[in-house]
Amino acid sequence: MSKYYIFDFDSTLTKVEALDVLAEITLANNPKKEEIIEEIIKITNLGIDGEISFTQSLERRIKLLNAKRSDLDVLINELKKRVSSSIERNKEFFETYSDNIYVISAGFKEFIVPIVAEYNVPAERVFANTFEFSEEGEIIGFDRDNILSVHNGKIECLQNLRLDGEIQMIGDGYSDYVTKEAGVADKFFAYTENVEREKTIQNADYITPNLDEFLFINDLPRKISYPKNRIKMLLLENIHADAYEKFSTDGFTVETVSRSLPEDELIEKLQDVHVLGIRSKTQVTQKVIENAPRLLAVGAFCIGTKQIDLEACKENGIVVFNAPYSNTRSVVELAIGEIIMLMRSVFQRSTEIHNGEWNKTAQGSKEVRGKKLGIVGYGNIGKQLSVLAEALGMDVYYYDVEDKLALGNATKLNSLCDLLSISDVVTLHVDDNSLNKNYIGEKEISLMKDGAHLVNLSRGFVVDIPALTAALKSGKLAGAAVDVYPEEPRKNGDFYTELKGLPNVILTPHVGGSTEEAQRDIADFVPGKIMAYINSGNTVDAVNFPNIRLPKQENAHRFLHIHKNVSGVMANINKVVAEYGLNIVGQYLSTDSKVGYVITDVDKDYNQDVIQELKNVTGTIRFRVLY
Ligand SMILES: O=C(O)CC[C@@H](O)C(=O)O
Repeated sequence: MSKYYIFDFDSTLTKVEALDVLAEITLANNPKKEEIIEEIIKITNLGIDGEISFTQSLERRIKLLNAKRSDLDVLINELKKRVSSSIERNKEFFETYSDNIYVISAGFKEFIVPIVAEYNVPAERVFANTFEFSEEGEIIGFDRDNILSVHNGKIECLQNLRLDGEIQMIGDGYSDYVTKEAGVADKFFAYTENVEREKTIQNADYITPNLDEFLFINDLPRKISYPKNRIKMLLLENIHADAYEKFSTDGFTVETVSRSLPEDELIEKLQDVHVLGIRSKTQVTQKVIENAPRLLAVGAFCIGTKQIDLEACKENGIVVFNAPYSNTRSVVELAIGEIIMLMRSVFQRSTEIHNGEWNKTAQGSKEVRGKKLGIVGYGNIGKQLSVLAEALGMDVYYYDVEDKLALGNATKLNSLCDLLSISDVVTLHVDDNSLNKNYIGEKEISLMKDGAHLVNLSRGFVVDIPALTAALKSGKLAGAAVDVYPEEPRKNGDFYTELKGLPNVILTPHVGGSTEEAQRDIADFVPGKIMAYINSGNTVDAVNFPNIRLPKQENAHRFLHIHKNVSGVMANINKVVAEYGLNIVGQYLSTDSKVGYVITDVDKDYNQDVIQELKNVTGTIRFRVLY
């Protein structure tokens, strides 16, 4: 049986309501523009939702529009730029199924015909209203004999067409779903790429967030083999809203949870999740990984990745990304601020006043100028701090396990011991490697100068807290700033540390990187990497995976194959590809000691059975087809 695909125009084929755009054009210089546009939108929606008769809505809007024939050219150019994204990328469907596609709209042929002509829909398959013009070329009305100018006109229009086959109606509003109710359409697809109307959704057989999904469920030719709305992302721990925005704008389905989840809850939630976004609190353990059947990628929206079992991820073909730079400036600024606050005992003086005490004194209060700053860990944060601290007049020394080039006039020291014994302030910027546990303990503190200060904005387990507490109590150290703790709560609420109540100790709840700027930057960086992987297979900057930067590929299918790095896998992949007569237009391979990641771009058409064969290649961990 033939199938007919009947498309609505406004807010379905295009992102907008054309008459709203026409209003923007004609009212450009009208001082009452905003008011009139608001009124037009209100009238449009009343019509779409069936609250007022369609003829009424049309009449009222045309009057308010005050448009001329020449405005229509501008409108057409504008609409060409605002075709719905998924319609635009699936031109092939419109070309192949041209004879079965109709556009039935209560809009106007004058602008619909030129737009859909580019999608191979000829004027004779466009059913819509036509304008009435005055001799001077002003739009003064519309053809009232046209069935589409009256309420429920689409029903009669479809009836008159007498199409013999299954009729699928795709649209976003009332006039579309009533065709199914009236029995003239067999299925109604609520198209929600541009607007989501409650009544439309309630009356739909299917909700289709874009054309990709429509083509997928109907197994029709499409640009994207697996619609993005079927790819589910779960963002935990209050990740900045921009990340949600980015992913959903690209078509993914996104859920957010403001806290981190314990193991069991996380596993339960992950059952249908493809991408997980976390910050520092969520533990992505081996058990989590092994029980997340669909997980393709994990995004750490922070620097640290210690909370993720990277090896387990790799062995299960899950690619991990992080944000190694985005919050570094924020950490540096806090470190600088705290160094000054500590050396001036500012928090102590402030607390005294809060407690009703005036204690004006210069004792133990020092300038940072000329003091020795010892930076432990000269990475992205340590280096920036080095430059800023020098600008404040500090003498900067650093120690790193790697051989790092000194910036400015900083002095490299060859041992931690040298650095501890020379510094007035020691600041820790080591990574989250578990070998750094209790890196600064009783012995190291004893090597520090009497009256020195310690700053820890790295990881809680790096400092032995009882040893630090003792040193502060005894006066060995004059103060400390601590942002990170060996045990941190999963969500905001009660918290206890031995350091509580000690004078000249600044305590903050792991907020070194928590600035609006850093979180926004992370929410730009990490989704960018994740989408580059999901959409095209790129693993550039992946933390646990062979890195590959892939060229863009047009008119080809891309097979992503993650396998155990054992001999013979590549040969077997290529054997299958050859057996199915596929022409490889590009192949890229990167391996590390455990996994191999091979991307094969093949010519357009291929027998679907090849996919199963490739999945069956011994050693395969994951296989995915893109476009
Ligand atoms: O924002 C966080 O949760 C952690 C920030 C910081 O520790 C990091 O790893 O970047």
